[in-house]
Amino acid sequence: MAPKSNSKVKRACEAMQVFGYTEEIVKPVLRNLLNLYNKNWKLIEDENYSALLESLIDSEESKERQKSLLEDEPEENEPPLKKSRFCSQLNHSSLAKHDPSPSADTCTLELQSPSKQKMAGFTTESYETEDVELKPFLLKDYQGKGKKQSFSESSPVSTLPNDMVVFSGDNMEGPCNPSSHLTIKEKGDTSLSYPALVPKRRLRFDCREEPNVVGSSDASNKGALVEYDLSDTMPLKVPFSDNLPDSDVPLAVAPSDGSRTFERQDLEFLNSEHLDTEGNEKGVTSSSQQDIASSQKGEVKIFFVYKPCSSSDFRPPSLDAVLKRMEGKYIKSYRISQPGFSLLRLMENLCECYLTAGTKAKAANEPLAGIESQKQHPVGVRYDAANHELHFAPDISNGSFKLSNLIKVSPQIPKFPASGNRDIVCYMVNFNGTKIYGAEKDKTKKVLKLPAPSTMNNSVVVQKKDSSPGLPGSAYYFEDITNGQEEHRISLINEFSHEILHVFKYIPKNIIFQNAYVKFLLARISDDNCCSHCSEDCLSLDIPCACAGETGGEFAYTSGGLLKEKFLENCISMNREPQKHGLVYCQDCPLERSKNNSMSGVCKGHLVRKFIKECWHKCGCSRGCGNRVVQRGIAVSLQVFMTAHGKGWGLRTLEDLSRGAFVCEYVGEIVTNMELYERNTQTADERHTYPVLLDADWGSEGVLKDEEALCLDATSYGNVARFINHRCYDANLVEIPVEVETPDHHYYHVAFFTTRKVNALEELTWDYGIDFTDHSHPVKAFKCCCGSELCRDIKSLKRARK
Ligand SMILES: C[S@@+](CC[C@H](N)C(=O)[O-])C[C@H]1O[C@@H](n2cnc3c(N)ncnc32)[C@H](O)[C@@H]1O
Repeated sequence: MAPKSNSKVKRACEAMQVFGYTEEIVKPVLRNLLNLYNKNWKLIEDENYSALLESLIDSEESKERQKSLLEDEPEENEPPLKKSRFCSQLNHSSLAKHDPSPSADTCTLELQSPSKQKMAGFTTESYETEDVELKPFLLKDYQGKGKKQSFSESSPVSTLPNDMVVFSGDNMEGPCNPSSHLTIKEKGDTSLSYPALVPKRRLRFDCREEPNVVGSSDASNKGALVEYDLSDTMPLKVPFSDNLPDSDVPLAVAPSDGSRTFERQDLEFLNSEHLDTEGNEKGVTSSSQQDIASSQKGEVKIFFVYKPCSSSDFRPPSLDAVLKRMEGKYIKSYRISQPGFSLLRLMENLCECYLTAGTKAKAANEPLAGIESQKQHPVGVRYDAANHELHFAPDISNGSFKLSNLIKVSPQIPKFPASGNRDIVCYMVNFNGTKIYGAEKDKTKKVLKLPAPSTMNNSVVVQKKDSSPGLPGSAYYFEDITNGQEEHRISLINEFSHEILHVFKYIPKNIIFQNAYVKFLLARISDDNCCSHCSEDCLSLDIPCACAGETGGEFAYTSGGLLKEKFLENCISMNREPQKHGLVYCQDCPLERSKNNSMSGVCKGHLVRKFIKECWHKCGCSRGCGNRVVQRGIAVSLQVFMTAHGKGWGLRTLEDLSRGAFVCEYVGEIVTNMELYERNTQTADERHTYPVLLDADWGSEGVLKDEEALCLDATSYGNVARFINHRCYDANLVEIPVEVETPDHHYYHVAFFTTRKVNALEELTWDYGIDFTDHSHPVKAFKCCCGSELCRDIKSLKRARK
């Protein structure tokens, strides 16, 4: 067995060598860890020796701290800080003074550091454990690796937070549940309570030299050494004494309006004795607060608060130095390889999250004033048809809609079916959940029909300011139809009718259905087709690189990410006045071929469109290059809404958009025209269809094979663009073909850009380019309700004039 374990040691040392730790440093730490983990190599080898690496880092830090402790050895009779802190927690007068020889009446827990400095209670330091035989200490209701350890009621307790607890021996390692209790007892006395938590530290009880430790009836537990790994815990409500070591600098999150969100007593030196009448810390100068990060508008801040007067040698370090130290540690221990990793950014994000979560939490506790506030407080509803039960989640704004969080409200479901045959499409729960409404849709149907579970999962109801007829003060609302797949959430709202969203699968990128021939081959991208020698941002080059070739040697985008005027103007004109630009006619049109069962029909002509070509993987520029816009995805705030004038769902912007701004790409299944035609004939009664032909370059080639004549169908799989309605002639969006992955123009991206400045809440529209008299067009003919003065649907115009 020995050689096997030797080779394990060797491998561990080699793994640590990468991080600059020599064998001499690694071995003692490894020995400790083996002791601690009861020689369980798996725990040490897991995640590429991360436990070992962390121990090494801790050990280094601990050595440094001990060094400075030794230099600062306290006076003989001076009570050690940690001891008195512990004692004040226990409210145990006999511990108020340090007594090196504990009696039967005194607290029985002792700490032993390598410096042999005795301190009763606990420490937030990490201590060497070399040559110590570790034994399990007692834990009440401790659950480790599925095993439950119970101890007698007589065991005194101390609460631990939801945390990791590392014990040696007897299967005692694993997560500790929030109600786990540490069993520590004063001899002959009652329970002790000291849930002292300090983040990212180890807490260790050393009872080796204490005869009075009562852990269990088993005397062998006397003198045990117990270690808690308190990583990632927050400082909790602990009545700390003011004898806090100066190095314990708590981190606090607070709204910057001055009202602190943490409870002051939670921070040891901010408890009442330390506050003056105005609630400020007594004797704490302004220098005791050091800002770290804040939310964008400064509503929430993270800062260090320290006690400048408590130690003469504590000098607040520069924030840079602290961050550098932390970043170094984190990059090492968590193997963060992202070059741009920034702890500061992480903190800023933390502030933003704090703000968002706080805002939502507040909204959840307030009665609804109107739709605005409700938007931040969507209610999740789920109907269990089998049991005729209704469940709701009071707030799913954080995106979680777990069944376990739902509240069952079945007794309150009204008896809808009693008054006739109704089709309940959605239940609605008002804000406080006391009233529930059923929305009815089709009274002719006999079955109680509910939306498909995938629709119901995050279907929610919001209260409106003005109630609309039929829907008592409510609207149908989805928090995010993308299911988190886009950078920004895209909500959906219906304030006008009972219509709910038909099931479709949201996909952020095109996917091939079956027969379409789409191949992204790096080998097909020639040097003329990419800019492998570029770096950073191609738009900043004096002479545009090869990627501008497609657009006549000039990039299509401005440095501000908008389309250049000339290019945009040309694309708009091509859409509005196709005759001016001339159509090309296929010898053997794939579109006609698909309609006529492989027999060629007469081509109706296709526009030869201008392509944008974006830089891609083979290019040398960065992801932030200005010639990469569409591939970065949706960057504006959008909402799907029920239109008022019979067009069904539509898409609107929630922010002002400049002319030439990219909105979104049309995403769907990549299908051949044959496949599309088959689909359309099979689903003839579908009200809405969502195909877009990829015919921008059909004219430039000879006869296209079926698998090369493609289109995008967003009927079952699609993104938000499937909700963009048609407007004749003066639509505010224009579609432009974009080449990204392949120079082969059979497949390309269809991107929408604004044709003019669009105001927030305006509907976004696009001219489908359909001929309303052509009933064989893939987009099924509809009565146009675009409302444009230039509407091409003559019948619609006539209807409107009547
Ligand atoms: C791509 S979808 C647009 C989203 C669709 N309104 C919905 O509710 O899902 C195209 C369908 O929307 C409807 N539509 C789009 N523009 C319209 C318009 N101007 N007038 C009437 N219906 C329109 C037609 O039924 C068309 O087939």
